[in-house]
Amino acid sequence: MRAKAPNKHSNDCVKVAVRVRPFNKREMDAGSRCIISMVSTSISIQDPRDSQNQRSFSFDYTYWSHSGFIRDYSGLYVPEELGGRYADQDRVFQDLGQGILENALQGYNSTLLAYGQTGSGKSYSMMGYGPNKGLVPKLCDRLFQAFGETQDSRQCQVFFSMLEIYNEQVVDLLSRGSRTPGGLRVREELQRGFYVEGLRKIPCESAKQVLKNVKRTQ
Ligand SMILES: Nc1ncnc2c1ncn2[C@@H]1O[C@H](COP(=O)(O)OP(=O)(O)OP(=O)(O)O)[C@@H](O)[C@H]1O
Repeated sequence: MRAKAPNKHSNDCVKVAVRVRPFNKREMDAGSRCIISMVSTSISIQDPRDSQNQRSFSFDYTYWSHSGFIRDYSGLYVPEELGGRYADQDRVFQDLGQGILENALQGYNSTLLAYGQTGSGKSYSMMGYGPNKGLVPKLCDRLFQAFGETQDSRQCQVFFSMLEIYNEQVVDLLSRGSRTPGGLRVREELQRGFYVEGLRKIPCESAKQVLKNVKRTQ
């Protein structure tokens, strides 16, 4: 990975963020209690059986997406009150995606890496679901929008790959051969070129352009 261009979004080469997702149905049905607390860029994890046992960790960014949100008329998850602490997809993009976009437009390589156990919210943050578009589609939308708006006659090439590492196996999520749930979903979203927004299907130009214009980085 090349060093990033210096700008306000990329003083360091690597940014590390943590995001706390809402409870799923199983966790709610089980009456689970959230053991994560967040103050500024630190999180603490409390041992539920031992009040003295607490571990704290610091990150470049912390996102509280566990509570304090509503689903608006278009299906978007947004903070339930103005200035609320819920971190929505836009907020994550502003912090993590915008810098990558600016670097990519200057010709620098960038990598996004999501790490976490099954169901922890990797796909939600990277790809998103329905109208809650994640980092990758937002980045693609804005990248190709910027190309469309550029006045100069230079040609741009985009190199793009999506890989999943699962059980120490590397899977190419864009390959027709990949059969993992992640691969199938990414390909389905990109190849049909649609994101389902509410009840309507809206063509997602970025997805089509990715497939047409992208040169794979292998
Ligand atoms: N920030 C969030 N806000 C609202 N819902 C979320 C958020 N993050 C995750 N979810 C929901 O939690 C569920 C699990 O998330 P997701 O599918 O992204 O997990 P994952 O880490 O990609 O899992 P796997 O490794 O099994 O593919 C999904 O139903 C998703 O909609």
